[in-house]
Amino acid sequence: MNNLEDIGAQKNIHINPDYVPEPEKVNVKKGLEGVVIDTTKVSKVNPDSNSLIYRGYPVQDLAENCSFEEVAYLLLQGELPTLSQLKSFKETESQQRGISKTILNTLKSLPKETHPMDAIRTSVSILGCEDIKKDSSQSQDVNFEKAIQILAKIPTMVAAHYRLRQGKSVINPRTDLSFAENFFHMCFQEIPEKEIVKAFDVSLILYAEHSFNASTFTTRVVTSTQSDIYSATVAGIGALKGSLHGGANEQVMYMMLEIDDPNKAEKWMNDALVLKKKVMGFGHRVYKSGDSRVPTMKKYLQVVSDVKKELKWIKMYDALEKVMIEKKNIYPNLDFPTGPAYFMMGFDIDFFTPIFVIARTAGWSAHIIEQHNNNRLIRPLSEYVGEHQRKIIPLKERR
Ligand SMILES: CC(=O)SCCNC(=O)CCNC(=O)[C@H](O)C(C)(C)COP(=O)(O)OP(=O)(O)OC[C@H]1O[C@@H](n2cnc3c(N)ncnc32)[C@H](O)[C@@H]1OP(=O)(O)O
Ligand SMILES: O=C([O-])CC(=O)C(=O)O
Repeated sequence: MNNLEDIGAQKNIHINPDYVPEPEKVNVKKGLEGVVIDTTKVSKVNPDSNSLIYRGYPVQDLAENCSFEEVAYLLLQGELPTLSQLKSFKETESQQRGISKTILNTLKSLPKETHPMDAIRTSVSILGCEDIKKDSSQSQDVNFEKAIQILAKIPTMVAAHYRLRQGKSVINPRTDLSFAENFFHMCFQEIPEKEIVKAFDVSLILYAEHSFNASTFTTRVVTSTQSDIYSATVAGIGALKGSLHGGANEQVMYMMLEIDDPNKAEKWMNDALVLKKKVMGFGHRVYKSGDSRVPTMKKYLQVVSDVKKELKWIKMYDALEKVMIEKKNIYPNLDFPTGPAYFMMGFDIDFFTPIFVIARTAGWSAHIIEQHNNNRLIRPLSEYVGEHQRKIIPLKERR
């Protein structure tokens, strides 16, 4: 049976082969721009006041007054921790920093040129197979425990891949160090000046959460099918990797290295704009007059520049920003200051986006828990613009 009338008769439905549907009158929201798809209590990005709050607290205040651990707790639990809650959260997190032999051996066996984002995505996927809880209830408490485990282990995976790729031995995590200090320890076997650790911690706080951005939305879509936290996190990593999202912090540094000299930055930017190039680290879907997080990160970029006695990148930053604002009224986003900051801290460029993952895991998990607690399958519509209904030409007759 290969003709539409026969199929229609068989199924007792009417299929008219000559039917040509009326063009649909729909208002397509390309890129979901401006579409509000759900409520959230996790954070609010307010482009009018150029502000960002996590659970009601301005992100600038959190960056200046809290540690990343406190902010992760806030995002996951809804309140800033008391002293004893923080102590217990830090103990639980630090004790779970170790990763399995299976993950280590997998990292060792990956092709040399594997991008760290692919390595981390694969590692989290294995973590899902190893899930010790074996509790698929998706209850808030179970997912909170799993979220801490993911938060604790991702930096170890990133650092292990970092060392292995350089042909160095893997350094075990330490439980007596803060989240930020331990990451430096695992990557470099030493902890830098306290100003550098603070700048890194601030970057993690600023990167931790940003409402329904592409990767967080991805984690919510996966969660909405009643899938698990590991699958959602793996999907989030995939979405963050792209250069229009988290991948931009790497591209910013490649661009700065290409420009090389702050005195060449103005001409480079003018040429790029003439050629209508997308300049990485500029622009944002929600903010139109600057990213709320940039002034804080720029301040800490200056701190890092001062400690490292390296002013080249911040001078280049200023020159590029000046032309972009004057010519296009487009402002830097958070990936613009973090790129050179991470570079001066000594990280390989392709590890910048994995650092973003380390931080954003907190926000993703908060959204995954929120989505589970008040779920409805996310399933939008599309406007069909393909071929109209057609008859199948038998294989032998097709040209
Ligand atoms: C932490 C984060 O993930 S922040 C985002 C990180 N991503 C980047 O830095 C990549 C560079 N930036 C971009 O590509 C965009 O600004 C995005 C993806 C962030 C936002 O994209 P959209 O909201 O879809 O904006 P869109 O791409 O439509 O830009 C609107 C206009 O501004 C221009 N524009 C926006 N960003 C840039 C940029 N970085 N360089 C040059 N022009 C730009 C566009 O060319 C377009 O101009 P036109 O109207 O003359 O065609
Ligand atoms: O909000 C966005 O679209 C992207 C962003 O800045 C983030 O995820 O931090």
